[in-house]
Amino acid sequence: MTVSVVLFTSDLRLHDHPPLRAAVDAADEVVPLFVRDPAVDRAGFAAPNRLAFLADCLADLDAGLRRRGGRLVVHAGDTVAEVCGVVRRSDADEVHMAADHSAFARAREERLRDALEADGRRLYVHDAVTTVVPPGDVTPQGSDHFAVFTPYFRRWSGEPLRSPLAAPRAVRVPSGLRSDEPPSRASVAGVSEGLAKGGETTARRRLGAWLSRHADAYGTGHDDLAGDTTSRLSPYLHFGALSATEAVHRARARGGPGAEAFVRQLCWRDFHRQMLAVRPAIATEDYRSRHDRWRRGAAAEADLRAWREGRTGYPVVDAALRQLAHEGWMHNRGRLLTASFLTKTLYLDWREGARHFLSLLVDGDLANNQLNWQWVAGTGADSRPNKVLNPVAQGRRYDPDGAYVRRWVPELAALPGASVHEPWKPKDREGVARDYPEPLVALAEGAARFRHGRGLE
Ligand SMILES: Cc1cc2nc3c(=O)[nH]c(=O)nc-3n(C[C@H](O)[C@H](O)[C@H](O)COP(=O)(O)OP(=O)(O)OC[C@H]3O[C@@H](n4cnc5c(N)ncnc54)[C@H](O)[C@@H]3O)c2cc1C
Repeated sequence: MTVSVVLFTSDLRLHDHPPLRAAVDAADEVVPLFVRDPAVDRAGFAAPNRLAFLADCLADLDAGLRRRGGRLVVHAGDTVAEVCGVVRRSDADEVHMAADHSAFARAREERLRDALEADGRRLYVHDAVTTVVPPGDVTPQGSDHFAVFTPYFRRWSGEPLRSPLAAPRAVRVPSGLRSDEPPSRASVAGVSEGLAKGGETTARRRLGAWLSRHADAYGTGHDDLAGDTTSRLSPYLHFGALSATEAVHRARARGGPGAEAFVRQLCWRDFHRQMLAVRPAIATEDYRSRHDRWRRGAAAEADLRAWREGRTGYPVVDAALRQLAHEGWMHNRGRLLTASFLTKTLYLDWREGARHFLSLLVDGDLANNQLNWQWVAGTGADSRPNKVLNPVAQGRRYDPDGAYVRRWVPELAALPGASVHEPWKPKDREGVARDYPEPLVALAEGAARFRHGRGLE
């Protein structure tokens, strides 16, 4: 009887899973293993919303395996020690896992390979599981990564795409293997009230429903804050409950400008990963320093606190930050304008905003979060680093009826239409609840402070 192990990490699914397929093909029995490694938490993973979503994903994975005659084996501890223990106890010959490209993941992979080889076993690492195009597969002449999105997207689009794999029909798991209790959502404290349900089943249903209902209008409707018709697939992609490769295939099969625009967005994931893979330091350091002199001190701290709480006095900024607190997710337009407001209007360090996002976002991801923050702050790959988004104009444009603001900022619910974006205008603040704050800073003053701090004048 031959045995192989599949180590699940950020790929919590059964469909389109090359390591699982290889393990099933290679051996009579397979151990589907997930390790809850405290080092992953220490590396910044352990936010309640992500832990709760992870619990859902693991429960769904286990249920899917059970329907195929198997089960998920869960261990808590150091990944390398736990995998080696399972390999020895099940006398497995090989371990299959997905490639991941963060510094943490690469170090883990190396340690695991060394430990397994020392024991006469083999580690197989499968590419294009967590990304569509693996980092480093396409590079521009003379550099190890693309620093500009459009040429990257052109090359990425021309890369051959593997066909998605069906989920295995049956998975035979050796008997007698011990498993720890998988984490449960109910045991996680501090979860956002409106957090989405995790798991592959929900992810696949959501992809299908979104492609048939909203894909066609995505090109024009993706910035509509109140309409809220983007796919909301980011957490499922982050945990690998959905394969990005399969999403690309299905969107291309659907066709049309909306589906094409969606594929372009999926490419951003790979773009950021190929940057972080070769420049791991940019998770915390400027990709391109602008020699900022970010504000510090008591007033800066107070502004940061007001921003986190969604009490800046700029309604659309506050609405988006309250959506984040309530759902553990924020619309992309909200992310752009709240990040611009923090870094350019309040002139506070992007790392502070990125930290707050990571503490709440269910899709919170080192590459996507830090590099999007850098993009908005102007220290990243954006070619217009000093562009400032005006929160009033943004509100009027992307929430023209004010419905998004009224949904999240009840203090302004009595203000009609787009007037909600300028609550300082009604005489005697009529219709504005007394505890809604005045703007933290006038926009012109904020802009001047930013230009001065960045040495633009
Ligand atoms: C400051 C800031 C921080 C962000 N932090 C994260 C993060 O931690 N994790 C994360 O997944 N996304 C992040 N994003 C990107 C983007 O906002 C979300 O991916 C998107 O809002 C998720 O919603 P959706 O699934 O409905 O997206 P859709 O519009 O339906 O897009 C489909 C998919 O494409 C990918 N995608 C779309 N836009 C981007 C982008 N700009 N960068 C990378 N991938 C993208 C996502 O996987 C998304 O699920 C951030 C953006 C900004 C401006």
